[in-house]
Amino acid sequence: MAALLRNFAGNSWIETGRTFANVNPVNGTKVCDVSEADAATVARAVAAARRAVEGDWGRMGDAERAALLHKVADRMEARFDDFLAAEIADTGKSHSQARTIDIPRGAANFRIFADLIRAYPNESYEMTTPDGAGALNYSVRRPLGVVAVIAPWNLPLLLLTWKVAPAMAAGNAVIAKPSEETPSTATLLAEVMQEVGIPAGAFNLVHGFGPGSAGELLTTHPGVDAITFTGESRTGTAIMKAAADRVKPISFELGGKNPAVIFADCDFDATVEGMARAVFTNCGQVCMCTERVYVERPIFDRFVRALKEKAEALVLGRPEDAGVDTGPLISAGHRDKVLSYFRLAVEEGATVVTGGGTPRFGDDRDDGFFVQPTIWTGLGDDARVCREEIFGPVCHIAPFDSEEEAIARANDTDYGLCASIWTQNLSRGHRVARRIEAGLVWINSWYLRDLRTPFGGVKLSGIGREGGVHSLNFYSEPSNICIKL
Ligand SMILES: NC(=O)c1ccc[n+]([C@@H]2O[C@H](COP(=O)([O-])OP(=O)(O)OC[C@H]3O[C@@H](n4cnc5c(N)ncnc54)[C@H](O)[C@@H]3O)[C@@H](O)[C@H]2O)c1
Ligand SMILES: O=C/C=C/C=C(\O)C(=O)O
Repeated sequence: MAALLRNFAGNSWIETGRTFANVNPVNGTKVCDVSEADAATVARAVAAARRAVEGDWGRMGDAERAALLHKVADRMEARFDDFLAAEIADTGKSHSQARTIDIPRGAANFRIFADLIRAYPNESYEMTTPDGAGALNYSVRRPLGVVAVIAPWNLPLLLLTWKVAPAMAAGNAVIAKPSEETPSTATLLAEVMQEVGIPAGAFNLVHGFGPGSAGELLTTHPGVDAITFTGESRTGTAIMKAAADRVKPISFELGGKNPAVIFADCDFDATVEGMARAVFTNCGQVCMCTERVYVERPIFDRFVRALKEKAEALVLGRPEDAGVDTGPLISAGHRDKVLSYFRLAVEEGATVVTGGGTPRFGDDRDDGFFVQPTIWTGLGDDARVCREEIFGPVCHIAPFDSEEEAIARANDTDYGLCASIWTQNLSRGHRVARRIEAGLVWINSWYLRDLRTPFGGVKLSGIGREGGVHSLNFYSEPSNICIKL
């Protein structure tokens, strides 16, 4: 990776006077410096994006745009190892996860929306009129214009491209702002855009923080037509306020406090395996990770013992080391937040089944941001650690006695992103899933993704749905044309 990551606007690479450090969470060392976008750089990106919408990019037909987006995916695949190294350096996530999930999904996101835009239908309605001649209504779709894409650090390339790809497929020009914690793969993506000949200004990149920096400069800029954001619910509130003045369209994928409901008739071993993934994948830093586990009482003790064994068998370490399951948390700040919840759980009276602290390696990893996989039992549903999103490798497990009770407790939350239900009785699985207040419910699995399906949350977990045609619906707007015949 370059020693300094720069901003990208209108096909120019821009360095400002200010930089910030990109830190490797494995050992706290500096990966590189990053040029922080200032107001002039954001304005330059917005102007370039506007020119693209009104110019070559905006005039391009769907087929040509789709072909270019396939080239983006091809080039990402050709530079797979660069993307892999960059994502790992920024996040410390395991090689095996980045290789099988993060980087392939980056390319896949471009392919699916390139294909979908070519098959995206318009509506048409014939109507009768008093004179008997009738009228014909049909809709045409237009892009929103200049779209700001603001992304988090947990699945950096996957979540940025999940929005950039459909926005561009629908003909918008994009200004992407990756998280300040994970600027590298977004910068590679800008290089790829340039390498495959995406017209100037169709993709722009600004680096920086949220408040008082690139994030806020972008969301408050009057030239930005729409904002799509993934991140914390609190940040969603701030962005919604920024968007309110000009009633800009927003699409939000926010936090979660996701439940799992495990019935005594589940396939026990598969459930334990699935829950180990659901709780500990990416060190618990996936918005869909499970932090509340409800287990039917007859198998409660056995389940707690089995998940404890799984947690204690997880290998923490460097991304490139063979057999490593889990890397560190993203930053010292986030580690401190997660550790504060570890302390709070004890103050609230939790039984610590396993973990609850930081591991010791005896080498440079002790300067990194690792925490132990952690399981608690013994708390009521009103404990703060059972209500607030922690975003670490941790869950609380509670017993339940009836289906009604499990549904009520699963729904007793301010969030509503996802849930999983584990039972071999599929009628019950469906019956319970139907009543869970969440945008996504998995039965006997977790994070199994078909990119055509609606994706998003209810309550504090978000606004709107993306995925497949839902993304294209957000990133374009229909105009109805009515012809009196
Ligand atoms: N629902 C989902 O699909 C989904 C997916 C991934 C992560 N998340 C959530 O994201 C959170 C973790 O990510 P994070 O810590 O990077 O989130 P965050 O909200 O702190 O930051 C996300 C992005 O917003 C920017 N930002 C922060 N404040 C801003 C402001 N006032 N104006 C404009 N931009 C601003 C940041 O710089 C970053 O790029 C968790 O809550 C997690 O649940 C949700
Ligand atoms: O951390 C949140 C993960 C979100 C995942 C997706 O948006 C996806 O798989 O498309």
